[in-house]
Amino acid sequence: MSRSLQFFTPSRAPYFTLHKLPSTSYTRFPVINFPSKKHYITITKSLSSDLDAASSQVLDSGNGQTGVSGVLSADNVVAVQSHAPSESGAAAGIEVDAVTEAELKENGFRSTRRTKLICTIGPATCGFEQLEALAVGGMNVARINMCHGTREWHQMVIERVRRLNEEKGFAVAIMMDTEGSEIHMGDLGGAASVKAEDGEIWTFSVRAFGTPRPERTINVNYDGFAEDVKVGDELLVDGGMVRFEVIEKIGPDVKCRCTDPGLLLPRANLTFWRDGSLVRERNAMLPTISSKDWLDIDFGVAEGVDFIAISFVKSAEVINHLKSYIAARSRGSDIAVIAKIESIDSLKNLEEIIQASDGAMVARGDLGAQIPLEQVPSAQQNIVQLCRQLNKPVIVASQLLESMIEYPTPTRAEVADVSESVRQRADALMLSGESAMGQYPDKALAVLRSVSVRIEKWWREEKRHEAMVLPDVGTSFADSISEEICNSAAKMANNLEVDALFVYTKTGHMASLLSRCRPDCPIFAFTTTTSVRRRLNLQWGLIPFRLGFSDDMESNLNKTFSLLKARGMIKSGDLVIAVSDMLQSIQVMNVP
Ligand SMILES: Nc1ncnc2c1ncn2[C@@H]1O[C@H](COP(=O)(O)OP(=O)(O)O)[C@@H](O)[C@H]1O
Ligand SMILES: C=C(OP(=O)(O)O)C(=O)O
Ligand SMILES: [K+]
Ligand SMILES: [Mg+2]
Repeated sequence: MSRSLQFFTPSRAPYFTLHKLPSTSYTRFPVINFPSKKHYITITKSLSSDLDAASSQVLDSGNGQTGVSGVLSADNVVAVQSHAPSESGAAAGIEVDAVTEAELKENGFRSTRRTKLICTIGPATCGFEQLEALAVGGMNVARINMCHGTREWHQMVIERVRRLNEEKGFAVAIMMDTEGSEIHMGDLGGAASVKAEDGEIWTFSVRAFGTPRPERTINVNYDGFAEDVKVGDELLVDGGMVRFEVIEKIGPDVKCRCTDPGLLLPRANLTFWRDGSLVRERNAMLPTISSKDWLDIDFGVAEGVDFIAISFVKSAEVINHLKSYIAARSRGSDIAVIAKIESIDSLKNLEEIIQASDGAMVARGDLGAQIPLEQVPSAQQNIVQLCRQLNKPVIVASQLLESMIEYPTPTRAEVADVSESVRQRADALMLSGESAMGQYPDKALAVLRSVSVRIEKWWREEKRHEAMVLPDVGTSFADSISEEICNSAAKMANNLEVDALFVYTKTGHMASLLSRCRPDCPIFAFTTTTSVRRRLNLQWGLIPFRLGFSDDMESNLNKTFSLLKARGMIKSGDLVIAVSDMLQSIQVMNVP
């Protein structure tokens, strides 16, 4: 027989009634949604002594997920009161993801991984258990590439990641990556791949071919294709994995001879070259955000994804436009915009693009098809450094462990490439095909994890404090104060060899300023909202926690110490430096 829980809230008289508690046994009910935003809930009255235990597990929330969790028996009837955050000095609870917590307890916080990991989700990893295995393996962000898959599929993946977070205590953020207006082939009528042999003549055309697709024909998504290419041009598939020479144009059809044989994959990217340089004719005029991308962006906003990565960014303008578009539609739940640096134009306008964005991705796949391959490593280093200088998170992406799509161990060269990105102190590394459609997604993730941890440790042991001087980024006096505080706190943390930096930050800004300094110790970032916490997942060295806190640092610290100690995440005597964006100070102390 079900009993009812009665909720009382001062602002919405008189009662909310929830019929729950199905059995007579003890039940742990997850989160009961409360109708009013930005209210904290405390159990004020119960008819059972069990509720003392429950009241200590009351959750707070800033994003409408307000609710209460606890252990209740079916006989309980409780009154629950909601009140504004300011009144709830003791809003209990702290949220950290299950993987970090386990890692902290096991290895101590000195050896936690600082480099964040992103996995592209695809057919190899879209199952609930497969996603869980990636989360357990350290995936901080799940990426969905809108070039592939259906709307229903993307929705399913988002739903599963969310469920995983809720049910299993992970905090995996979601990144949506737009298709962009690149020129690419069609989907090969369902075939996984087709082989192009040396000397074969293939037809590339905007014509949609019927099924079965006639032999040696490829549909191209760009209407101006036949007009833009010239006989003699070189046509590169996926930046050179397969090459063709244009030999004849007949109306919409472009006949090409294969000069470098290889496998053609569905929707592979196409570029064409003339006299050794990339041809940019009318295709250079294609909008960065296509009409399909806008629909995908609307979908991402409606789903509340954490990051939107924009393909083939050419200028800061498009980023600014998108940011205002999102701001007008997403009601405060900030979505970070990541600029993918993968075209010649994006390199030309690099600084203004990064300045306008919330982060950048070195998208080496397409970048390597637009500039000579040997220029990619220096471009990567420039982008990583510039992002750090401008205080924007940066992701290194594509082909990090490409051979692991097929093989269970990486090549030595791949390990060296991953190491180099970690050594450059990029915020995050990304898997693409390795996790989307490879045979060993978990192993690939494990390689990223172990190489990151090893190189980070080596760097600390060797005391490789780089000489890079970080330029000022603050635009107001208050910002400059925060920046000075973070620079000094990070330096003190290194010199005093403290165990952790604590930062109490509402917007996440102070946390990113600390992360930018790449200190030797991990940074515990306490923030009040779930969305900020998930976003901080992308940034180097940050361990994001969600915690209700006040303007009183003394009580925040005491509360944090006792909560973390109770969970075995810190211990008495640990040396900590704390900063906050409410009180502009640096505190150094031992955990009592
Ligand atoms: N949602 C998906 N559905 C099917 N295949 C996917 C999906 N996402 C990625 N893939 C596969 O993984 C490969 C690598 O992913 P990614 O690097 O993101 O895309 P691309 O190769 O198009 O740049 C893709 O070429 C595609 O074969
Ligand atoms: C990450 C990249 O973009 P996409 O996988 O969407 O082509 C890239 O080109 O490296
Ligand atoms: K994409
Ligand atoms: Mg790309």
